[in-house]
Amino acid sequence: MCRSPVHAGNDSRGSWISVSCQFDQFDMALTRFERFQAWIIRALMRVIFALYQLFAPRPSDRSSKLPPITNPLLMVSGMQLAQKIRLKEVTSVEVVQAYIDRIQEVNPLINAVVKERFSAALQEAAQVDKLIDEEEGGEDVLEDRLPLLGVPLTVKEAFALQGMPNSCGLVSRRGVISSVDAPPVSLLKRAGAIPLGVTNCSELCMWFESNNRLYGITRNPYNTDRIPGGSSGGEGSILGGGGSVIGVGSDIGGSIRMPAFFNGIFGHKPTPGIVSNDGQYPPSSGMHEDYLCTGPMCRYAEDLLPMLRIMAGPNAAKLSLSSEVDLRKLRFFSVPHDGSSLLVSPVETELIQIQRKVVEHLEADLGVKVQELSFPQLKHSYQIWDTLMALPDKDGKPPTPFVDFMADHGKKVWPLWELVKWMLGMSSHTMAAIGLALTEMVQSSKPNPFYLKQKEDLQKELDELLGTDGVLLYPSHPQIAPKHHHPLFTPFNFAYTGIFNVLGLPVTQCPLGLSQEGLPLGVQVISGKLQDRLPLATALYLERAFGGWRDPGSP
Ligand SMILES: CCCCCCCC/C=C\CCCCCCCC(N)=O
Repeated sequence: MCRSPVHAGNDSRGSWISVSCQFDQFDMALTRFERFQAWIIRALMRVIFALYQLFAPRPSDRSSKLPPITNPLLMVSGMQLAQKIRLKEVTSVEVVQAYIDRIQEVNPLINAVVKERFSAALQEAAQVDKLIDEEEGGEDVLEDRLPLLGVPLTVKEAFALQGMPNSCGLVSRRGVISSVDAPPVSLLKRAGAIPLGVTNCSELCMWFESNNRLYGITRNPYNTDRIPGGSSGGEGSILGGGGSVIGVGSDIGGSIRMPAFFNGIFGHKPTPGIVSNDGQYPPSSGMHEDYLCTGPMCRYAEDLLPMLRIMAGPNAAKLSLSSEVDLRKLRFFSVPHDGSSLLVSPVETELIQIQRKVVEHLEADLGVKVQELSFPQLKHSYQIWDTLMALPDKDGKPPTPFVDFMADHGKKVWPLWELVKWMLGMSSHTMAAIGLALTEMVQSSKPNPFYLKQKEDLQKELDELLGTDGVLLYPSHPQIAPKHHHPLFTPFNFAYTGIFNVLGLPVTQCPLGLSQEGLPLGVQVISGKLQDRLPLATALYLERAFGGWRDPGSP
């Protein structure tokens, strides 16, 4: 760890060069060949990108903004809606109808909800209103037993939701309908939430743009030419667009946090093992269960903690979520960027600046001292993630190859042939999935000891640093919502989120207002294992200080 103060100027990469720990022992530990490899990959990406820019269709005239939200019911949190419904200030039918109307208004523009269950939801809402009418125990009893009673919910399509498709964007899984609910979905339903439908994701949940050949591409509500992120991009987009208030996502490399960031909402990747990952496709294998996390996504910070408590079931007790958090007593740290990764884009200036504003605000308002740090291991984040993802499970069984999940009813997919088919417009897979399958072909089966050591060292340093009262700020992604398809040329940028999956740390993604172009800004807030209540409390604080989610349709 390097404690030198970091002073970023206009150019974040330039500023990093002035930090004394840039040339550390770890750079030297990379072989010339590895550095050459990284250089080649980056050069190749740039050439392909230049060609793409040359031949890609000109910016479409489809870019559009969403209409502003006019119904005040859409401007309150899920917990407030639940209270209003319990107190009979509004009926669940009215709330559910308001959300259906908004989805119908915005979904043609963003393609986020891929299958709805509106009439079933309205029937369930009517039953809720009847139950409330007949309840004699009072509001407290209902709040205790059914904290989300009557509140609409959306669910990432990769999760089983009874009666809904569960294809994970695979054409070969068209027609797979869930007969049961995934455990976290079931827990939310048992708490009274009413699912409105399922939302789009990337093919096999392994990309940060939500596009597949089954449902098509999902768009960002702040600018439909931009990506909503992935893999829970449908959730991010419909929540950001005001068509949902609470949702369910999953994250093995940033799939809750990237869509939350790009769509200006909140998302929480819990400590692993707290919320069940069962009932989602594809299932975990190898060590993936240790990195995959199911968690809440929502527009209002106050919904995060109750949702997590519900989704965790009995495991919630491990998180002491009811303990009061005094932010003044926490130790805050800020790492402005990864320290010049060879593969990852530099952090955009506006993101560096907003993170600095957070630091200044915390110091001025709470009287805390935020220490700026750098960790040399972070520039290997992608390689660390990739190495750890390939490890076998405790019984020595390696993870299921990605290409096996692409198989069509047992019919093997040959990545190179699939690439040819793709170029001829005949593949049922996305370029991202084919690219991942191709990458898998050239990956070494032996884990690189250098990256294993980097992970161990980073884990030790962060565990010691964060303890039970430390909170770390780190950029959510190096770029503000990129244009569609651009992630194909910056495939390693997800490393900013992915690193915390393999470290097993809880992270809350917090929105921080809009960029000059009107796109969401944000930051990741990280704590030690099982200390989820700290970033959740910080999220509430940052929402008050920076305004939280904004209506993308507001002028
Ligand atoms: C077409 C270019 C493909 C090149 C592939 C380069 C390798 C990149 C490796 C992995 C990308 C994974 C992105 C993970 C996104 C989030 C996953 C998640 N469910 O949390």
